[in-house]
Amino acid sequence: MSDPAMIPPETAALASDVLLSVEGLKVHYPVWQGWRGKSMAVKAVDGVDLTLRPGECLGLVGESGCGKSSIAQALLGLVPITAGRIRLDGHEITGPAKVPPLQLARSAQMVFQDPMSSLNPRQTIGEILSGPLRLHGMGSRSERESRVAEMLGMVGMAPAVASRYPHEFSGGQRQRLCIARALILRPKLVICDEPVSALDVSIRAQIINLLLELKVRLGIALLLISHDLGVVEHMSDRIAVMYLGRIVETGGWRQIFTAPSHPYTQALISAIPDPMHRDRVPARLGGEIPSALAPPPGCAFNPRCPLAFDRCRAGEGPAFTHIGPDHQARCHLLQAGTSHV
Ligand SMILES: Nc1ncnc2c1ncn2[C@@H]1O[C@H](COP(=O)(O)OP(=O)(O)OP(=O)(O)O)[C@@H](O)[C@H]1O
Repeated sequence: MSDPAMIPPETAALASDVLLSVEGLKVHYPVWQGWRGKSMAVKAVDGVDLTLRPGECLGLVGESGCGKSSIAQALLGLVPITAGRIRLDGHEITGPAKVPPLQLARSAQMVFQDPMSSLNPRQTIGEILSGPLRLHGMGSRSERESRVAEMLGMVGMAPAVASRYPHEFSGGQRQRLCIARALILRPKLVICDEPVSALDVSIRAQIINLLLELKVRLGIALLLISHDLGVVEHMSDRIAVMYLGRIVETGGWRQIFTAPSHPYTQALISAIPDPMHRDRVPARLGGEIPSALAPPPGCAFNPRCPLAFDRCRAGEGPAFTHIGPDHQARCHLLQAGTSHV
């Protein structure tokens, strides 16, 4: 079921300003367990609502296995969705009226974590970048060449690199080329899945700044998936915090980083090393994220939450509570009006 609380009134009023809307998304992977071949489902994404406005960067954070990549793959039509509705740029991505994959590729593209394995080693950079243009029947040969040269310039590479091969470039340069390939069709949404985590620390800032510059210059929206909260803080306008297949808190970056409301978000934020507050004691996040095969009843975070009480351990789990404009979290303590921040 979609949670209407996730789309705040101010967003609903600006419905035409919404580039991406995700309602009640579920991605369950069937798996077979045991000697009897019992069928079960990994509930990787279990009822997620999200909105993304044109030109905005939404950071999607959460521990490994919470379902971030499954959302990204569902948005690109790469995994079958179990339930829910996705609309991108006025087109349905789910259901019988969904747009064909080729058309979807013009609206949404992805930048992957590993630039080493994302580029075909047998093709020249020119062939790699012009491939999507050819596939979509766009422009004459010379128009495609000039689009490739223009795109290379935008990512800080010389047009002459078009005749070279991927192995001739460093990791950072390859990620620039991957970004150029993702942008060559001028999509409105680019999903960046850990775009800098495979790169040397020294060049991460360059790639982050390049993405931010292109976001502004081309007006693209970014869905940024990252474990690195420093990267998320630097790049995101809004942040969605995910835990075991669900969004537990969304808000502007300032709200999330300075006044997190969910105990899970508080634990994540307090674990960021802060040289200004060396004496700060990070909130302890004990244990590991539970299995998505058998999520705990009630609030999925309750087995690790230092503030959990009886109500947190039963039922469907808390609905969203509005904390402020465009800021909401799922926690019974907020519903009870108890301040724990
Ligand atoms: N094809 C699949 N079949 C079965 N289970 C899967 C499949 N893909 C992912 N999962 C499971 O779904 C859950 C969510 O995985 P997902 O990769 O979406 O999480 P994530 O937050 O992106 O993790 P990471 O940050 O490590 O990439 C995990 O429990 C994972 O093991």
